[in-house]
Amino acid sequence: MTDRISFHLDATDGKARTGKIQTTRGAIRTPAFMPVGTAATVKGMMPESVRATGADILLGNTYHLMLRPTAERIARLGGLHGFMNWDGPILTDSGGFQVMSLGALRKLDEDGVTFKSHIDGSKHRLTPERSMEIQALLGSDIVMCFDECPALPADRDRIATSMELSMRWAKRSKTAFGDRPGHALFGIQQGGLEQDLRAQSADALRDIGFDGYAIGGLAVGEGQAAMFDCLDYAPDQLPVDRPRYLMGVGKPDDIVGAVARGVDMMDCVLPSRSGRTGQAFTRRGVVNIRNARHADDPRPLDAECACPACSSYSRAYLHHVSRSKEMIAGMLLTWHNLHYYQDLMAGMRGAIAAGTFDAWQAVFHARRAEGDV
Ligand SMILES: CNc1nc2cc(C(=O)NN)ccc2[nH]1
Ligand SMILES: [Zn+2]
Repeated sequence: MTDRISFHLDATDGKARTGKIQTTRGAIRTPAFMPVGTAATVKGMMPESVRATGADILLGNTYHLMLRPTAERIARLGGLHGFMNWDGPILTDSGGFQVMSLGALRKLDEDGVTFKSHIDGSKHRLTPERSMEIQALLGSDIVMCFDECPALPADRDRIATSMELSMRWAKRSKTAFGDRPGHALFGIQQGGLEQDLRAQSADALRDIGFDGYAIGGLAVGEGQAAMFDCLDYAPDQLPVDRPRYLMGVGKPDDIVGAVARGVDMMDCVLPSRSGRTGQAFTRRGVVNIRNARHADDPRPLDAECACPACSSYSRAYLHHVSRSKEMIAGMLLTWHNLHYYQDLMAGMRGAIAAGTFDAWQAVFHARRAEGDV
């Protein structure tokens, strides 16, 4: 057990790194993928099933939980871990990104954001201080600074102004967070696709001092090539001895490319959300199980996968229950996707530790066919 968050690098291979983040609720093996538990649940999954996929840490969304059931109610009930029956580490985002993507009638000013709930239209306000209070009420192990993530495309001036505001909010977040042994606060780098603005942001965050550093403002429509161009320099702008967390990423090949560029943590709704729509990620590429071609196929989704969907069910069955919109379809496909994502992370951790990451990447890419497999 430890009363501080700490990060230990075990090995590197090129720019890729593998290590562990020690938290009071257990270790996080990096590179790590965090399933998204938006409204205190990873949709379609029991917590013990999420654990069985190999996940060490979950992500919770401040925006959703502050609206329903509210952070105060979760605090009165003992905090998010007990509430959702997850005893491992939880990272919560600050609400900043989702207010801008989900909130209605938003009004942004120097102090914070006022918005209306997308659920019932009620009026709410988020500031760095309120975001820290909410994440503390939830009992989050890793807290994210409250920042602004500008929608792309945006001109350089807009991105610079937004980044500078986010750096002022990062300072206020750190002040409001205070000194909370056993809890971590991560800063978030902004600056769009501008290398100099990202450097300014990284330097500002380093001067304030954080337990970890996120790369924000990506996966917002720029495309994989532009994201990788940014990741060719952004991780190296951040302190080498702290975790680097790329927010909102991504498809399997996005994740592999990000790890190859030095990213340690990622989160994305894709594996769970697409599982509910019948899209499965496999070692050979994407399977859209609702496609008629799978109706009579007795094979598993992925013959090399040990998850319940691949161990006990045929593509024909998954096709049937997905087409029929049976609950078990979303459950099994989500379980498979999250299991596959964790297998990817475990494979990369092992390859980096063995110094064979280049060969691992070559096999990863060689096996992926285009289109529905
Ligand atoms: C799905 N793409 C995606 N990009 C994100 C960026 C941020 C961010 O910059 N927060 N401050 C957060 C979540 C994101 N999700
Ligand atoms: Zn599977």
